[in-house]
Amino acid sequence: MINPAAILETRALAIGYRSSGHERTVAAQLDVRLQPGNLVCLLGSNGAGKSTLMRTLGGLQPALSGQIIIDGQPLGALKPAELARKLSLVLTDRIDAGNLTAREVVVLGRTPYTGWLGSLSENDHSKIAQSIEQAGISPLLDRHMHQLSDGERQKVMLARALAQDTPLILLDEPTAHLDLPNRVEMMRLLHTLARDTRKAILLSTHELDLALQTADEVWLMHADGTLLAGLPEDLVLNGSFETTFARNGFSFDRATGTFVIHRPVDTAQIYLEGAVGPVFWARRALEREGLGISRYRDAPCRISAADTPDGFEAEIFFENLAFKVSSVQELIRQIRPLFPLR
Ligand SMILES: Nc1ncnc2c1ncn2[C@@H]1O[C@H](COP(=O)(O)OP(=O)(O)OP(=O)(O)O)[C@@H](O)[C@H]1O
Repeated sequence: MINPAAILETRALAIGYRSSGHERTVAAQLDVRLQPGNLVCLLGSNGAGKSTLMRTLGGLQPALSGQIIIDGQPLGALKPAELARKLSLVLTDRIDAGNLTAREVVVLGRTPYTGWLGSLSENDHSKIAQSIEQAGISPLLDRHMHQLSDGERQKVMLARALAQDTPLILLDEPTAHLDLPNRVEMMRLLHTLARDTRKAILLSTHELDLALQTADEVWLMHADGTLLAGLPEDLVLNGSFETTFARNGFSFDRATGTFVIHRPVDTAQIYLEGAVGPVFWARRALEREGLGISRYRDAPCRISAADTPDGFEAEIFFENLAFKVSSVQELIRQIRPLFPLR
């Protein structure tokens, strides 16, 4: 198989910190490749080294050893102006745009092409307008950065990176301050952007669910300083996700791609059958109540759940009783007295 040229590649890269003769390695032996057109999500627990890797790849802090190759050239060999045309970096916690307006910040994204005092060409104007549109920040343009919310500032910084129009975009936790619809929208936009413009996008995130849905590849950083790269589905199926995020009290469920909180559960007394959605949500509510779900249809209680225009209905069969409920709340209310000794 032909392996297309990577826009970013690391060879035996070690990242970390050096101060007064002391070296602290955060991760080592990193050999990764990022291809044009791909969206890669960098995942890992707190302190695993995601920001350190982002800053090192972006040239903001030196590598401890190894190589970073950008568009075929070692990172260290690129002059700042060359690097700014190849790579844009958005660091969430470092948004310090002084007293600039959102529009001025986005316009600054064109600096690598215009110079500090350069005037904007037709092409610059069109790139700026497109970036503003894509990031959805038109209503914010005349506001000063310090007058914006964290989430709004984050979107402006994305627009600036888009205006910079580099083949490689690195974003450190771009969804950190966004609400759910905006998080989904941001990931969708980045995914589409990678596909449509052949940009390579690397973002770090704690949004495992969104990453699983949108990433072409996931880079999983472990606390032991190693990094595992692969298709999200493969990393789920081979257990890497579970290992990385394992904690007492909850686990990653491969079947649903979600985290499951362990609660003391009663011996399995209830058999659940019916439509997929109603069964999934009924199961959640029952397990929260400490009621175990049986794999056997002859369990003491059987619940048959169905989709309705209002969302949910179920029939409960217990000993010689059968009764209907029309919400999960009602289901729980009816089930509780049947298993009082839990
Ligand atoms: N300036 C620094 N000097 C020394 N060690 C540092 C420095 N900054 C971070 N570290 C350490 O490096 C490790 C990686 O930190 P980093 O911020 O890269 O993790 P992260 O994966 O981005 O974490 P989070 O998810 O919490 O943002 C941590 O152990 C952290 O304590």
